[in-house]
Amino acid sequence: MKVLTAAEMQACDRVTVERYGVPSLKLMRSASFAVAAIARQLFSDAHRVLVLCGRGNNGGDGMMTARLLAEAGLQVNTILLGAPDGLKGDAAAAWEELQAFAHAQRQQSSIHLVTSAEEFLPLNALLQADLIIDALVGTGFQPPLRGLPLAALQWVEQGAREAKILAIDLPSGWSADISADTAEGSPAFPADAVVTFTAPKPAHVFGLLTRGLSDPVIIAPIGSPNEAIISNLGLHWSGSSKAIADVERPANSNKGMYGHVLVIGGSSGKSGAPAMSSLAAMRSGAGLVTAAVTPSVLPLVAAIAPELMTHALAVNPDGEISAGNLHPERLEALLKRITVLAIGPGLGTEPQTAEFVLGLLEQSRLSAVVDADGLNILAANPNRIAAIAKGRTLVLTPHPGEMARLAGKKTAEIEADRINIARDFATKYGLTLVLKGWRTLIAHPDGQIAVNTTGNPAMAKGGSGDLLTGMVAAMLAQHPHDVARAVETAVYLHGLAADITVREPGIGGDQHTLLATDSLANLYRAFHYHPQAENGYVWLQGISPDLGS
Ligand SMILES: NC(=O)C1=CN([C@@H]2O[C@H](COP(=O)(O)OP(=O)(O)OC[C@H]3O[C@@H](n4cnc5c(N)ncnc54)[C@H](O)[C@@H]3O)[C@@H](O)[C@H]2O)[C@@H](O)CC1
Ligand SMILES: [K+]
Repeated sequence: MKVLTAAEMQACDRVTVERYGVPSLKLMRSASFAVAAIARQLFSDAHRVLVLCGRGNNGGDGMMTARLLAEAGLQVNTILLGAPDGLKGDAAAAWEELQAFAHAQRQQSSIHLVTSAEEFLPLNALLQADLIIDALVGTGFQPPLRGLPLAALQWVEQGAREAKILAIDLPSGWSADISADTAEGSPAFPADAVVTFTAPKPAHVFGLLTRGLSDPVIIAPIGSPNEAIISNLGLHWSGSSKAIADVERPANSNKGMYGHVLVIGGSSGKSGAPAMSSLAAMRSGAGLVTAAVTPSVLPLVAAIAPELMTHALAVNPDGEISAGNLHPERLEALLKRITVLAIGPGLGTEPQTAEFVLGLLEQSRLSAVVDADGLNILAANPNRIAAIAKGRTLVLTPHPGEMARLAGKKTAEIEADRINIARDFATKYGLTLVLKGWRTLIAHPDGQIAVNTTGNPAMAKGGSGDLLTGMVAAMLAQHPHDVARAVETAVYLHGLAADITVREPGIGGDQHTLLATDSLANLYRAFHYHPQAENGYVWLQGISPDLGS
């Protein structure tokens, strides 16, 4: 699913109307239908609804939603900012319809006009609503929020304590094109859920638009054909790729069809990291997994699961992984029948170890995932990265600190320009770069970027990255010809498993208590989950109630 700028979204709507003959009023109707349906699904206890309508088409969506909810029997009070005289186009039509409906019904719902900030005060009782629908401004908003929409925000903030807030398209005050996690410089409506249409805009994938991290942000298709959804951003959402994990395995499957992952790491005192990577690779569907570690930690790593095979790496007199592992016979034994390398968990960066890792990556053309100390070794030898990346699938999974070392920049510089830095690095070397953090980016060698929307702060702990390394390797092992979707799926499922775990009662059911490996217990539920719910709405953020058990 592509991410579109506000201008591209407007172009999409225009093309849908002009080239595909869908009347714009019909688009608005579909949009409102989705908002009303989602309002009733998410806030099923709400009876009193307040709809705040601006004067553009976002307001028009609100007016139509108000009518739909009133028709469904809810008590709906609608406020229009300004006089109806100047309303144009579809918003004017929506207003006419709402007026006519209210007139005919004469029921408990009401419509109010507010033309100055003082006029909100007599309407204070309306703030006792269970649900407020924010339809003030959408993609037509130019920051910062001002005038009556700003006054409406202040009124709501000081008076509506209990109400849940559902934003149409964007919480008013958020600029659609922003690629930061906050609506910097512009006050914005709080939101407990957001419904947007057709495609996410940058704010939907990069911003934390809602009060809670797991509050829903939902994309509703409203009738634009795929051909009309065009973007030059080169940015898409990782969740769509998860479809590759939904394909049933053929009945006559054998383990050779799903690849053999070799995890390389595990120096003295670091047995946990390769063990976790191996376990995650096994739990993500790899046919076979072998952990190659130093003899000192081998028994501990092997103990993680009886299904895991192990291989003792040669060590130097100090017990460090030695360059002797590059000896042709040793190398041949190490790589026999292996299809994917996962290098780095608990590896160490001693000179001999570095020599082995660089030599291994240069001499073999196997697909490889490199993390942790493997990245630090590459960062210390930047002149060798190009040759290593050439002619193979190479996936690097740095956090911002590791990325800073790889790119020769400061961590703050990475954080300030994640998209460009990730894209430049991936295209320069022809590799896949997973830049971890809030909204992990997956930059592909062709310059396309996927943004991931699963994951939560409970994952900011040791072990998280080790699991991801194993998961990426396992997905590559199973989908060697679909590298982009394999990596995006691993990232998506990794975050989702933690999201599922942290919200449920149990030992990992809290941001503090979650351990990386707790998530593995829910990985099967992440695999079963479809971000596109049965009704066609896509859950970009939050977990739809369709979650399988
Ligand atoms: N065919 C279409 O174009 C469709 C549009 N849709 C809706 O239409 C919206 C876009 O509609 P518009 O292009 O009319 O724009 P909006 O309705 O998003 O915004 C325009 C209004 O916002 C006000 N405004 C802009 N900046 C402001 C600021 N800084 N402070 C206060 N007020 C400000 C303008 O004065 C104007 O009244 C989408 O967000 C979506 O909700 C949907 O109905 C789907 C179909
Ligand atoms: K809005």
